[in-house]
Amino acid sequence: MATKTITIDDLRAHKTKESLYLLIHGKVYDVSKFIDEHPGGDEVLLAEGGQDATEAFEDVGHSDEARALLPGMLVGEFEGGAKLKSGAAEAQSKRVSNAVEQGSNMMYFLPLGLLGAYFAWRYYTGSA
Ligand code: HEM
Repeated sequence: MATKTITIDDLRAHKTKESLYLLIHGKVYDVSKFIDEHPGGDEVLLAEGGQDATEAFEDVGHSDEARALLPGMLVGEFEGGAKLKSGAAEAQSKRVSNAVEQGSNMMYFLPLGLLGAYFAWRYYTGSA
């Protein structure tokens, strides 16, 4: 079977009970038919729709029987690779890069500001 590539948009387009895709270990599974049978309930699955469910899936410590169900629900490989950043991780890395950016802006403006202050001081003291 040719493997389909699932984009982030595909993944996000399937997060309702009628059509639910889960991303686990870089692969996308259509769990729509399984939702009602899931021993852990439907809500936990719905909550993972449209994002990377790997951590949630592994945290539960699913049995080999549970893992054996996965191939039957496979839709394809996720285009983004093995791990999709969670919203929190994305926000975190954004915050970090913003902080770094702000830091380097300071590095640039501080000497410039000091230079400006020096010349202003020279100008005022010089003409007095
Ligand atoms: C396609 C993906 C999944 C399959 C095939 C699956 C299958 C199963 C199966 C067969 C069980 C029974 C226990 C076992 O055999 O380990 C189970 C339990 C459970 N699952 Fe999943 N699961 C999936 C995804 C998830 C996800 C993403 C979560 C969490 C967000 C989750 C949460 C749970 C919980 C909390 C239980 C324990 C229920 C209990 O013992 O009362 N499952 N699952």
